[in-house]
Amino acid sequence: MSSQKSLLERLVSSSVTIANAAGEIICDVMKKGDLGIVQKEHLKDLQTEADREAQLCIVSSLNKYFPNITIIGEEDETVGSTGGKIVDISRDTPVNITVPDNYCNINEKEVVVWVDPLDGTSEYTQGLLDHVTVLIGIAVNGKAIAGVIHQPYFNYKNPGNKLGRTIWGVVGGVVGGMEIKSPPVDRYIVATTRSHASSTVNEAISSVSPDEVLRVGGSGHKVMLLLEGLAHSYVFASPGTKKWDTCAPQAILEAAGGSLTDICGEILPYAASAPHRNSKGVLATAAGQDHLALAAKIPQQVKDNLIA
Ligand SMILES: Nc1ncnc2c1ncn2[C@@H]1O[C@H](COP(=O)(O)O)[C@@H](O)[C@H]1OP(=O)(O)O
Ligand SMILES: [Mg+2]
Ligand SMILES: [Mg+2]
Ligand SMILES: [Mg+2]
Repeated sequence: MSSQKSLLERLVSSSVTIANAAGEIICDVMKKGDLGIVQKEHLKDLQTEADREAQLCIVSSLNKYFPNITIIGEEDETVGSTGGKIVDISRDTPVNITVPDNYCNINEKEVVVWVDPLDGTSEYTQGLLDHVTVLIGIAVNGKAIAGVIHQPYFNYKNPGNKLGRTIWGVVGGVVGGMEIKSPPVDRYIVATTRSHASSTVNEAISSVSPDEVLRVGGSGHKVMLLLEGLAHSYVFASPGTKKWDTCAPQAILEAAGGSLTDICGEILPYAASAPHRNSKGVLATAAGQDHLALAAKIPQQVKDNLIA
């Protein structure tokens, strides 16, 4: 490890602070009560004032402090984004980050940051606030190498405890902001979508013979369940998610010893030129689970449906 702060260390640390600020925006919009909902590509694809304002803040702030990185955000991909409130990155106590030696000399031009300012928008509009996360994923050479997941409403059902928390991790380093737990050994729990189910999604879940299925919103939230030991796998045999949904969760899950791929078990590409859509679905497993054995259980016709 080098004693001087590397670009990746500064980027992850800044992203933690910026994600915290985005979470405050999300809570403020909810408090005001006017969510400003608009429909995007289809009935279940919504955007709120919180998605817009949080993205503007994240992208403007990252652009200001790291002007040569490539940023791809979910909301209005063309936005040059300098108009948002710039977060003071010295406002929070810096977090401890372990960066492996092979990531110590990355330069800004190699970095692609995938931003989902509010993952779980449907659930946010329905008051399922603990499904909401802010996702900032960092990729180099097409690989998800680091990420930040902020849960603005963590603990909101336990008033008196600190509201919100932020998790960060670098692949090959460690995960900070939470204690990683193992799922139970006597039963098999699968997490999947609550708002984008289909017969193919359900067929894939049946094929892995779960004892329990948790139907919850958000990619960030489902990966958090794996990190907390509340589920063994996240199975989503549908093309709905995009690279900003999976980049940060994948990096943190891999840092914790887990895996996230498409439903066939193949790696997801995160270069700036990669397709945004995860057309072959998502399969994620907690540390200690046999990821490829799980991928092999998904029926071929389910995989073929997605590839077609
Ligand atoms: N069909 C879809 N259209 C748009 N976004 C989708 C779709 N399916 C999944 N997503 C995105 O992936 C996340 C995880 O999906 P699910 O909750 O269904 O498991 C959703 O919260 C949503 O992200 P977002 O809320 O950021 O728009
Ligand atoms: Mg969305
Ligand atoms: Mg999302
Ligand atoms: Mg989103």
